[in-house]
Amino acid sequence: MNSPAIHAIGLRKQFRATDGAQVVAVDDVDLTIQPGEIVAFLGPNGAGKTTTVDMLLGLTDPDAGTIEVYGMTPAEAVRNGLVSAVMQTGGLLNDFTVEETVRAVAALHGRTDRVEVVLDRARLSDLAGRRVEACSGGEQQRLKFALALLPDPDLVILDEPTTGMDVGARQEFWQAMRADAALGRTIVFATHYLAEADEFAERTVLMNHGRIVHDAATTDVRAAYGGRTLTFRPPADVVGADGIDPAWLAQVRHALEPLGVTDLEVSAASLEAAFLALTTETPHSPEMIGATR
Ligand SMILES: Nc1ncnc2c1ncn2[C@@H]1O[C@H](COP(=O)(O)OP(=O)(O)OP(=O)(O)O)[C@@H](O)[C@H]1O
Repeated sequence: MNSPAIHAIGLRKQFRATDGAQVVAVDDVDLTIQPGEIVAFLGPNGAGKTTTVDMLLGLTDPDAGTIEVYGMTPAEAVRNGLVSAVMQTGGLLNDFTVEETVRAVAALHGRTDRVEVVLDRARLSDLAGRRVEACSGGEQQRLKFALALLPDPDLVILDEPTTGMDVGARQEFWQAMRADAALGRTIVFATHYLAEADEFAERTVLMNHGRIVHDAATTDVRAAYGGRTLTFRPPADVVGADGIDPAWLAQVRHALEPLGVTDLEVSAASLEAAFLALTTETPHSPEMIGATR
């Protein structure tokens, strides 16, 4: 298939807030995602991530702009099993077991052949007999992920899939995702967690105030805005019980090389620093708006 997985131009969506004011949730967003890409949508609360995801899935129509998903409307792409989603909300039936849930939805899709494989991909095979209400939040999200995989979609969209999970559950979730992505599926996910974008996405789309403020390889986002961090190990004789000898530290400020510094390490700055640099900018300053691809 030659069409991009997602091709959106000039997307705009506004809502009327309870006080009657217009809120522009998504403001002139252009986005093209190619098959096989893994893309994070990163941004603070209210940045417009969920509204964008909803439009990509055809759950809400844009007020302006166009979206094609594999060359079709989002609704057609969903109907054809090309796209599926793991959303923040959306119920599971508590009385069903994990396997019963998967079998019931598989029957709706006419894909009962995929029950075992999606249980395996979502790392749920050992929990197949557990009732949904006895599953942890993380296990329930993995179950939603398993359901999303039933039609064997080319594109999976996940809206903050790990919200509320503890670190261990998040790791398990992403391990399941990673194993699946390795098979070439296109994955787009919205997240608040910078570490998830950093670890999992090759490309990060940073949103703020409804706009894309940066769109680039995740490593570039970090490098462009995060600066660099320098760490090193001082020689042992200047380190005492009270810390590093202040006189020595003063010398370090002047010149590093002659001081016997070892294990000098230059590491990329954290994505956190990039994120803060980007999202604390004036929201609509023109130099921040242009997407880099
Ligand atoms: N149905 C709605 N009615 C009114 N305003 C809305 C509606 N949906 C979203 N908004 C507003 O649009 C803006 C973008 O919201 P959206 O949920 O897309 O952001 P988000 O980046 O997903 O945020 P979060 O990370 O908190 O989920 C916010 O200001 C939000 O209050």
